[in-house]
Amino acid sequence: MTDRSSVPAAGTPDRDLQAFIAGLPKAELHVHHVGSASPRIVSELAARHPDSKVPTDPEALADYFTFTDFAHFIDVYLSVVDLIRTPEDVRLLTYEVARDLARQQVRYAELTITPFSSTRRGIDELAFMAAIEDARKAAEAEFGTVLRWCFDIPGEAGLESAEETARLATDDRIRPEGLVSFGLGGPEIGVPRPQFKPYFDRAIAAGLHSVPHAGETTGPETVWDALTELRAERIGHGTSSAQDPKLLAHLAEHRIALEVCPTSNIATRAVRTLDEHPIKEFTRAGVLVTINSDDPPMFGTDLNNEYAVAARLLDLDERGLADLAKNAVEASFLDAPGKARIVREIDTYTTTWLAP
Ligand SMILES: O=C(O)c1cccc(C(=O)CC[C@H]2O[C@@H](n3cnc4c(=O)[nH]cnc43)[C@H](O)[C@@H]2O)c1
Ligand SMILES: [Zn+2]
Repeated sequence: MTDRSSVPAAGTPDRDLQAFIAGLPKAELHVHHVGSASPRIVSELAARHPDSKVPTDPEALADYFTFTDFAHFIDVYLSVVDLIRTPEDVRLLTYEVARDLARQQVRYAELTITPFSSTRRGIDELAFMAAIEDARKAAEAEFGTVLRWCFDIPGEAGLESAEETARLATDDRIRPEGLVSFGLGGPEIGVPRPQFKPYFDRAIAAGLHSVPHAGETTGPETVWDALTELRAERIGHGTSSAQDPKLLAHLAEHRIALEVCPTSNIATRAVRTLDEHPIKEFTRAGVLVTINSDDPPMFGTDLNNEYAVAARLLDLDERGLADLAKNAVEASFLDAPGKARIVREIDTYTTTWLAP
């Protein structure tokens, strides 16, 4: 087995708690489309495209998915993006991601998609939208998992990528029915958030919610920029918010959720060790914390493992875990009846589990 010692193994609280997590109905708010490609799908695509440097062998793949820093992670991420070349690749990937989520009892997920990366590689924009929508509808009918989309700007690719993402997200003839939000991803260093304000303004005017990544690899000032310039309603990661008590108080007061992805932060070396992760400071300050998986196969994790990690770091029992799951429902962009349905399911599941 390849050494993945930089990535924590399962939170391993106890077997019962793990079984509870496995069956707990959940919502996932921060998970990337290409970053969710299973090792099987990546191997299959890599075998189809021998010109790629992505290994076909799952053992070698685990090694390939061991990152020296955030920049290295983005390089590897883009090599997997390069494998997705046809609308059928897009449809298959999306459908399989939904299947993996359903297996973990995820009832609702907001999947971050970077359409610019696909259209610039030559996939037709309407065929791309048709592929994700077809997979979304099939997944809902077959697995009962509701998918929604967040289109993100890959900030390091410049304002051309921002313009293209805003166009695809706001043109009524192109934007897909499942689109609910607008994001900003990729490296933060050297990519100031305020330059993206006009694009977020357009997306918000078109009815989309604002959910940029911020404070993953830079300080709390980036989170402030995301709030004030991009009118963020949730923050992707927001890890460095812990360095600024005023920011924590602001997030708590305005119920602006943090999309916390603990294993991701260790795998990309944004945080040194799990025990140094600031999640406890967030909950202590009253911030609405949601637990997410980011790019699960690339980080050797899944959403259930992230809940197990959170249980260990926050010393949670079943009720505490159910509250975390409800946080994600509250912070989601699902409609009120949809939220109420999942909350009821979480409550029924927890009561039944704890009944003598
Ligand atoms: O597609 C391109 O051609 C391209 C050119 C230059 C830069 C980029 C990117 O920066 C793409 C970044 C890509 O990474 C995704 N992602 C996945 N996980 C994370 C994360 O933890 N933090 C930030 N970004 C992440 C993001 O959605 C972008 O698609 C692309
Ligand atoms: Zn992310």
